[in-house]
Amino acid sequence: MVQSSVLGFPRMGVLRDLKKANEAYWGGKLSQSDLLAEGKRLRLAHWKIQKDAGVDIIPSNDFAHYDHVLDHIQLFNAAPERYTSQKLDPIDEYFAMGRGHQKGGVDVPALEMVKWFDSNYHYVKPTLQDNQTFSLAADPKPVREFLEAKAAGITTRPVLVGPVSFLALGKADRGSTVNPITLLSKLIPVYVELLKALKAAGAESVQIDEPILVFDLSAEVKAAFKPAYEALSALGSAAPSIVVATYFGDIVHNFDVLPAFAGVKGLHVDLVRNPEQLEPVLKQLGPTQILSAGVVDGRNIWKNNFQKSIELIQTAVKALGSDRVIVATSSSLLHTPHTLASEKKLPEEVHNWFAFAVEKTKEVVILAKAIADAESVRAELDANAATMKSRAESTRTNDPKVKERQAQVTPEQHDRKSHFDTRYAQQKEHLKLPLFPTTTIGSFPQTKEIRIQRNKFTKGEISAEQYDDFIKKEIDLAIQIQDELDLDVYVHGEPERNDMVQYFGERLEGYVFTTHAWVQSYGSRCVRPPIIVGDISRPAPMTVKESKYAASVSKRPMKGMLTGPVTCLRWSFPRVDVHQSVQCQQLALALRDEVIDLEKNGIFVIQVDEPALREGLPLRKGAERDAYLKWAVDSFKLATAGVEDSTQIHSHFCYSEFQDFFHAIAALDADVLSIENSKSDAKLLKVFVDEAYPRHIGPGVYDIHSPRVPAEEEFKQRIEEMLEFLRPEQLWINPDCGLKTRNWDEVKGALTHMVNAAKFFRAKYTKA
Ligand SMILES: Nc1nc2c(c(=O)[nH]1)N[C@@H](CNc1ccc(C(=O)N[C@@H](CCC(=O)N[C@@H](CCC(=O)N[C@@H](CCC(=O)O)C(=O)O)C(=O)O)C(=O)O)cc1)CN2
Ligand code: MET
Ligand SMILES: [Zn+2]
Repeated sequence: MVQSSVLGFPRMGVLRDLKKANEAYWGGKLSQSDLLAEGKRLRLAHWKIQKDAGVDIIPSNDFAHYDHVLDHIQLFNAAPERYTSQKLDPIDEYFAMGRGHQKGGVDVPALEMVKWFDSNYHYVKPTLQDNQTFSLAADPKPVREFLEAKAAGITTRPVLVGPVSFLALGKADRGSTVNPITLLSKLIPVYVELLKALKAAGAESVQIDEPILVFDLSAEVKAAFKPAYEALSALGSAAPSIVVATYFGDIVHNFDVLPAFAGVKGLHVDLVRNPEQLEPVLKQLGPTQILSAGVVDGRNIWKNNFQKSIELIQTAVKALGSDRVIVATSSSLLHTPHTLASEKKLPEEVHNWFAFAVEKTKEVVILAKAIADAESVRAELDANAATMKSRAESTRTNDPKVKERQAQVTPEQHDRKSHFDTRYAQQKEHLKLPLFPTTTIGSFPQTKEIRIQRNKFTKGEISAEQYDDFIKKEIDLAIQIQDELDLDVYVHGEPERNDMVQYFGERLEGYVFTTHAWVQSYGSRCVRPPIIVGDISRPAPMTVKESKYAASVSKRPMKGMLTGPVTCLRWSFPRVDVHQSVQCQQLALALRDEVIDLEKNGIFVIQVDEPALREGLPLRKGAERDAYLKWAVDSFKLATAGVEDSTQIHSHFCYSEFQDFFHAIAALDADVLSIENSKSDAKLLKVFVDEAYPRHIGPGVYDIHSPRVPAEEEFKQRIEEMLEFLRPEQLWINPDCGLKTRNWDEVKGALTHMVNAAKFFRAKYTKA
């Protein structure tokens, strides 16, 4: 019989319970035992949902209080000494690595956090030493949680991050030069011990995730799979059987690695992303190995197309027989919101198109039943077919006016009127900025008060007029503070925005948005991605009111603030019925109108943020990546090129790895770029010299993720370092990113020092 399986379940709970518990604990408002009890309650609730749905293979150890990779750092006793030497309770040491710790005389920064593949989830990077050792933590979490489920009468399949991925996703600590993969032989004995302990606890099977198999791998990393999996398979009946899971791409280009898995029970592949890998993968499996077919999308919220999935599963069943096929989610459901049942405000037609995590667990069960006996789920299959038809034919989906406009887009619309030199001459004249202009990235603190007022407005407890007045007062405050700080280019502070993507989604046709559909982005921070259901257009200006008001009360140039088309696309749930390039161009056209409207209303500096441009880059080199770069860059240019030469276009990127991506950023032709840089070596800026980058740049001068206020001297040093690579007339002075997660004291302190440092260099270079 075909079995059903879920690779991982979201952790936050129906009402972001985990976020609230974690934050209460960090704020000293919840005890440690209550925090741990809340984690336990959530795990049980999530197992029960899956059990009640009839899922055959339910995951455990997919839960994490902060991040699952961080869990493994602690599980392998691989926390750097600067944390272990603090002798904190395990959970406090864990949070110290995740978010830093500044309490009771302890002051350690967090470990580095980076994007999880091409998603908007962030994981904590294993940070390894030259003399790194590994051992199994006492009371290992995977065993503990397996037993916890067992005690509740639920048999689970523990999930582990695999040894090769764990190392390959890590890095050498500062001061070390170790190549992480060379540590494999030290790590494998710990996996051996862990697998034995899981077996002793009663686990019959484990899921070991090796998602790096979807990347282009170095020979060294590829070679690591064989010793690793031979050692683990050699345990035979002393260990649970192993299913190796891959997701977010295909593994065909890494087939030469597959002999390493000869001794494992089976393989999981993502057939949502890459259905074409099914046939070649089937040919590679050994005579008794099973295939876990990932057909229910773990990255999006659309109802599964049962007909398509059944075709795929039947192909597998024909080749392997039904006992060797598992119907599964494509990846963990971590990237989907908890349940559609919480959404009371979606139009009925649209509500019926979606499946969130809870609903997806039911989908894998129905699919498994459909293969065994279609008649047993006839009603579900018919309802699904009707839904697919309704969506394809919906007027919500297709807007002929949008299509017509797209057909009329010309190549010329992608280019500014003149070359940068001409533009800059006019901007200089028009904006009259000093040398080393200072600015910020857009948002100012989203205070508790702002969130409370917005919540009241959303619930109808205050009127639109009252809310508008409140927002105006917040803008007034932001401007007054920027006056005091003596910044050169102002921002309005984004107090009216819940999130930089959700806000635009709520103002565009073609989108729907949710009330409870939160998805974890990192730690306790969540986002509520808006959902693209149809062709996108802009019914009315989206930001003009706030920017115009801000400009009217400001004595310096006001920078308009928009989220770029690629970031709007990437941080939404996109449609699956048309190519992303088409959706992105629709967003670009809507933003183009907004940019032009801002200019018409007296906003002559406009920043279009594209922090997700890099994240969208296909994971492997090749044609798909080239095509992405073309349409992504074109979308940005289409959005921004409609203005006069004298209007200055800025863009912002917050990730440090811009070197491999330099050409795309340069191709945007933005007049000014602000890039996150404060945590990286200023040497990275060398690429701007090597490539003779002609336009202006503001590499972030301080880390906004930390509450720390750097001294004026630190700013000066940082700027001095930047001047080794950038021309003085090219350099802007700004923070790494927006300041929404900080408080006003921190912001005022840091920006005072930043402005003073800029003034120091201004004086120095003006005299010279
Ligand atoms: N979409 C997106 N992705 C991104 C980023 C980003 O800014 N946006 N930044 C990078 C890092 N990721 C981040 C993700 C989330 C947050 C963040 O601050 N999220 C907030 C929620 C922001 C939000 O949507 N706020 C809403 C809802 C606020 C809220 O919780 N309201 C309460 C009620 C009010 C109260 O009592 O506080 C409720 O609904 O229950 C608003 O302000 O309106 C959080 O988790 O706390 C920050 C960075 C990369 N990816
Ligand atoms: N303008 C946005 C802000 O300042 C850019 C954030 S990039 C994640 O918050
Ligand atoms: Zn940013």
